[in-house]
Amino acid sequence: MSLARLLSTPVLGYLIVKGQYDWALGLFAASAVTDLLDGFIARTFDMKSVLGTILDPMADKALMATLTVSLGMAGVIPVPLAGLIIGRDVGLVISSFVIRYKSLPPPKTFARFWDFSLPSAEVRPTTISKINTALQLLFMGAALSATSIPLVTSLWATWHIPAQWVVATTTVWSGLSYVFSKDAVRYLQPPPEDGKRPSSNEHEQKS
Ligand SMILES: O=P(O)(O)OC[C@H](O)CO
Repeated sequence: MSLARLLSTPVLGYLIVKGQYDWALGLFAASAVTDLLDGFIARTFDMKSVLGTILDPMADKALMATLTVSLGMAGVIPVPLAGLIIGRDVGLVISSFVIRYKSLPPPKTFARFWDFSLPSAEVRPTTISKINTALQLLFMGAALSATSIPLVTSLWATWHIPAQWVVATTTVWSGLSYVFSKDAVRYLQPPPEDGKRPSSNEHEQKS
């Protein structure tokens, strides 16, 4: 299901850019329902796979980035807000590369950098970043719905400005939370060279 959501995301972006808002809204709704169903099945039947734990957040990120860029391009959401949202994500990606490089035990080679069997650090979403994700998704959903559902169009005319400020605030706040929260980044203890298990599998260090 996550793979299907991932593959449908470029189609969603294309539909928005081409002004096919009804189809885009339908696809967005299908994607949201699939995501909920996916999570429900995984929790209820304890069916979590390694692939699923990678694909699911990847599909969420791709969806959010695609919605932001395409709605910005189509003039449905303000370009400065879209830039802020994408800018925070680009900042997080660059920071994660820096953290990976700093935390990777030597030798720091290109191959080892991308070898995910060598975990070296873990980034934990902060509370405000989870709230921000939910608000951004709600904002994108409302903005898209306002293009084709008359009731939402009139409500959105009143609320879109305050909604933009709320999302801009949580976007900046969540970006800063990764910088200033002590719990956001955890450096993992490097595995011992001789294959012995470490006495505790992780500890926190100051970067
Ligand atoms: O801050 P982000 O964009 O990495 O998002 C965090 C997610 O909400 C985690 O569920």
